[in-house]
Amino acid sequence: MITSRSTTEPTIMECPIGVVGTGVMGASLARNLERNLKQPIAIFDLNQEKVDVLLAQHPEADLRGFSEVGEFVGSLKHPQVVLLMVPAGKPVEAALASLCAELEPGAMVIDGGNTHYIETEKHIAYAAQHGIKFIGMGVSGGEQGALWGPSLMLGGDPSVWEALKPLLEPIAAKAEDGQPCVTLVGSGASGHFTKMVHNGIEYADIELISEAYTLLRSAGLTTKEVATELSSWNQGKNRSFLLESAVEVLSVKDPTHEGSLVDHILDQAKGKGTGAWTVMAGADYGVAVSIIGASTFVRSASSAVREREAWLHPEGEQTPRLNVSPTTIRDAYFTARLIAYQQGMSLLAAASAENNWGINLADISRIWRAGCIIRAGFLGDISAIYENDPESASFTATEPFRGQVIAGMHSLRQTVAGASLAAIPIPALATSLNHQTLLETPRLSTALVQLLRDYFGAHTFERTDAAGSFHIVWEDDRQQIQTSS
Ligand SMILES: NC(=O)C1=CN([C@@H]2O[C@H](COP(=O)(O)OP(=O)(O)OC[C@H]3O[C@@H](n4cnc5c(N)ncnc54)[C@H](OP(=O)(O)O)[C@@H]3O)[C@@H](O)[C@H]2O)C=CC1
Ligand SMILES: O=C(CO)[C@H](O)[C@H](O)COP(=O)(O)O
Repeated sequence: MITSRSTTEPTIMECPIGVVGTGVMGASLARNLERNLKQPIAIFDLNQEKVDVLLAQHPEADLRGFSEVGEFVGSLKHPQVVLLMVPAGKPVEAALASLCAELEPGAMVIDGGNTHYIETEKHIAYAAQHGIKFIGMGVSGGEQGALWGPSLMLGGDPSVWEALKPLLEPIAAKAEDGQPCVTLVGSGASGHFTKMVHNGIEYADIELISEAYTLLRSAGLTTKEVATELSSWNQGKNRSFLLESAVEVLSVKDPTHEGSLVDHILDQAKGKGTGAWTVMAGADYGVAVSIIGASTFVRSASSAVREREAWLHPEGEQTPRLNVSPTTIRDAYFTARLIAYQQGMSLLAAASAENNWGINLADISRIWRAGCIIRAGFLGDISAIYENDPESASFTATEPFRGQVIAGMHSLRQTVAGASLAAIPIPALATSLNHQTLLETPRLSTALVQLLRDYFGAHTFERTDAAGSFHIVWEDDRQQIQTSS
C-alpha cells in the first residue's frame, strides 16, 4: 500500500534513494535528502504509524511512504540506493534480508546506524552473494545534525563513492571553508569503525567536561558560574560542540525544583555500546585507548549502585573543597582533550594498517570539523598535520599541539594532584596525565613486567643491548639462553 500524501499515482522508479527506518535519525535524514536533492524520497518503516506521522507532519516534503518492501523498492531509480536507519543488530539483518530479496544486482544498501564493524563485514559478504553492495556509513550529529547536516563516514570502494557522492554531499554538514563533511574514509567496514572511534572520543570528551564541571564546583563556583566559565573556554580553536552543549545544559533551571536541572539528575550514566566497542578494539589492535576506557568504565562504576552504597562516605553529599584555579582546570582540560583525540587517531591508524583500509587521517579530521558530536575548532590543524605527514606517529607531538601539551602538562599535574588530595574522582583527567607522562618517560616499569613474565611462564624477554628473544633458566643455573635471533 502506498501512503504518500504527495501523489495519488503509484511511485515507480522516481526516487533517487529510499530510507528504511523513520525513527529519530531516518525521519530527519529523509527530510534532509528531500530538501537538498529536490526529488521525491521513498520511506519505509515496519511501524506504519511512524511513516503516517512523518507524512502528516511534513506535507511540505515530497516523501513517498510505503508499507510493503516490494513497492518501496519499485519506487527507486536505478541504480537502486537504500539508506538503512534502523537499530543495529537484528533489525539491520532483517531489513537487509528482505531488501536483498527485492533489489536488483548492482543496488547499494547503506547502513547509517551504529553497527559493530565486524557485523558490517558479515553484511558486506551476505549482500555480495545477491550482487548487492552493502556500505557501512557512520552518521554523526544526532537528530538536528541528520536534519540540517551530519558528518558522514563512508566505507567502501571508490565506485560506490562516485555513485553516492551526488546524494551525500548535498546533505552533509559544510565546514567553515564550505567543504562538505563527507568522504570515503576507506574500504570495507572502515566507515563503521571510524564512527565507533568517533563515539569513543565522544565518551572521553563528555567525561573530561563533566570532570571539569565537578572540579569547578568544588573550587567554589555555582553551576551558573560554571556555565559562564565554560562559555569563556569555548572560543577560537578551543571551541567545540560538546563544550557549547555543556554551557547550554548547565544553564537550564530545574522545571520542578529550585536550582539547576543538573543538580536533580541521577549520577548514573549508561551507554549503548560504542564506547565499550572502542575499548575492545583498542585491546584487539594493541592501542592504548585508556582515556576512552576510563570514560566508559566511569559509566559502569557510577551505575554499580549496590557497590557504591556499600562504600558511601559518611559525609554524604558534601562538596569537597578544591584549591585549584579555574584557569588551571581549563588548561588541564584542554591538554587532556588533545591526548584523548590522539588516542582515537592512533587506533584508527593501527586498524587501518592491519586491515588495509587505507584510512586517511587528514580526511577524517577534515570531515569531523562540522556536523558531528566531536566537532571542534582545532580539527582543521589536526587535518593539516596529517595532510603534511600522513604517517605522523602523533599529531600531539607536532606543532602547534606539541607546545600546547608541554605547556598544559603542569596544569594537568596540579589539577590531578589537587583533586586527589581533595578526594574528587577524575578518572579521565588522571588517565590522560598518566598516559602522557608514560609517553614522555625514557625508561618504563615494563622492563620488570617482561622479566616477571619470563620467570613464571618462560615467556622470554628482549634486551636493551642485543637483538632477539632471551630466557633465563630460572629453576637451574640461571643462565641466559637466546630463544630467537
Ligand atoms: N539517535 C541518535 O542520535 C543517533 C543514532 N544513530 C544510530 O542510527 C540508528 C537508528 O537510530 P534512531 O533513529 O535513533 O532509532 P529509532 O529507534 O528512533 O528508529 C528506528 C526505526 O526503525 C524501525 N525499524 C526497526 N526494524 C526495522 C526493519 N526491519 N525495517 C524497517 N524499519 C525498522 C523502528 O520501528 P519500531 O519503532 O517499530 O521499532 C523505528 O521506527 C541506530 O543504529 C543508532 O545507533 C546514529 C547517530 C546518532
Ligand atoms: O552516535 C551517536 C552520536 O554520533 C550517539 O549520540 C551516541 O551513540 C550516543 O552513545 P551512548 O548512548 O552510548 O552514549
